[in-house]
Amino acid sequence: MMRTRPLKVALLGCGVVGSEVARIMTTHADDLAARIGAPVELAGVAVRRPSKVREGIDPALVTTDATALVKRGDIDVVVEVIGGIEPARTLITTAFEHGASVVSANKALLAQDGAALHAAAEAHGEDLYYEAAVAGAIPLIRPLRESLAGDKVNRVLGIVNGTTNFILDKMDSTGAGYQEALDEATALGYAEADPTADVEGFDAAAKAAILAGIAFHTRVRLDDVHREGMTEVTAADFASARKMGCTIKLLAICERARDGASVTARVHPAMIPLSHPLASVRGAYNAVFVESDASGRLMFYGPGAGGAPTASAVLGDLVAVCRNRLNGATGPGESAYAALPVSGMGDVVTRYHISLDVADKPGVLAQVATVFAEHGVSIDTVRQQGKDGEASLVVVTHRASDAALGGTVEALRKLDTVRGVASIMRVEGE
Ligand SMILES: NC(=O)C1=CN([C@@H]2O[C@H](COP(=O)(O)OP(=O)(O)OC[C@H]3O[C@@H](n4cnc5c(N)ncnc54)[C@H](O)[C@@H]3O)[C@@H](O)[C@H]2O)C=CC1
Ligand SMILES: N[C@@H](CC=O)C(=O)O
Ligand code: NA
Repeated sequence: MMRTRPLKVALLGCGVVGSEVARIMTTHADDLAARIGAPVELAGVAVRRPSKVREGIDPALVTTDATALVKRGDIDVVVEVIGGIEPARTLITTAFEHGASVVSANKALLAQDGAALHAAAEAHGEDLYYEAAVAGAIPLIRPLRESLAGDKVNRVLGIVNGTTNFILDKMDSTGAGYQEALDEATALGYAEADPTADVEGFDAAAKAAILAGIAFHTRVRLDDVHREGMTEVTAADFASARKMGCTIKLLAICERARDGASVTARVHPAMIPLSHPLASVRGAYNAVFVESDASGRLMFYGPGAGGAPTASAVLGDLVAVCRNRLNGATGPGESAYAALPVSGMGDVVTRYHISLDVADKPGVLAQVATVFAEHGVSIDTVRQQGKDGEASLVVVTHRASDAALGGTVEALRKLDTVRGVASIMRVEGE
């Protein structure tokens, strides 16, 4: 039966995502009410610039005082789409203290303070949902938290940042320059307020921390995630990748160690074979593989950024939280009982593509091969191209630990015949 008294929603932030949340809440009001069992009312919208015209939003609802809005006491759900650490963190905890549940899209905040926010939600008997924080519209948090709660997840690997995928795709497929592609991604509403978060891998690292925590039932913070951005990926890297039948993607990879005693989480550009499904993820789309004991390999794919796709995930959470509220219940909270240590990058085992500038003279290849052998790194293929007494040597390794590869590269740099290490890139997805 439909409850007539509406559930009241406070929207914090009315930018790319917030404006779409407000639009869908209005246009789909009847369906949302039917699905929830009560009408949902937009009771207030906190903004920074009140004079801006916001189509479809009653100006009487607009306020610049987000704190007063979350303290009102009659708000059922606060939707936080401001972003950043403060004032978002204080607003969320204040919301819990004043009897509201929270839906957030804020991966930066959740990766940094997720444990404390979950504790605050639990202490006040409120929900904290954040499907939009990872991979935009793609249902990923809820499948990991709920559908796979009976399985044992061993690996989560994928593309979780739309902006960088958009840029890399443009660079690869059209030869577009980095800045031109970034400007387009920003104009399309994919990039973070400060796009450094995207291109330097902070956004993907925050998502990796959230995914690893939920997948492995442990706590992983942003600082635990090894992070390399994509700003140093060049046209030459794409050309090398193509010669190997690969492309380059910025990947987030969270793995349980073979002995199950620790986990790793990392974000970095990597070569992947063109035959791998991740190679065909274009534009701002995301795709994530989840590998579990019983389920085997699952793939999640869809729009990873943009106002409407992200709002879809926010609205899904809003419906879930409202349903919980009507049932006098809360959804699953944080599950961190496994308390697994997070290992450093040295323990990660993968393949490497190394491009060296070397002297083009007899014995160099043997010298280089010896250094690899001395560090226990087995070579898969070597390609050499000579020009005017200099040569470029491309070595692709079999699987080796990052520590062994690091030692190899350090020793290579000391060889007189090695003029420089032009690039090192991991090779994934084989
Ligand atoms: N744009 C996207 O594709 C996605 C964004 N997200 C996340 O969603 C959140 C919002 O992102 P966008 O909408 O893209 O950012 P945005 O910058 O377009 O919108 C944020 C809005 O919050 C407002 N704001 C800032 N401080 C405020 C305050 N104290 N009180 C009231 N309003 C305030 C800003 O004026 C701005 O309009 C961020 O956490 C972001 O990481 C998550 C997934 C995808
Ligand atoms: N800036 C982010 C937005 C979604 O999370 C991205 O590009 O993926
Ligand atoms: Na999602």
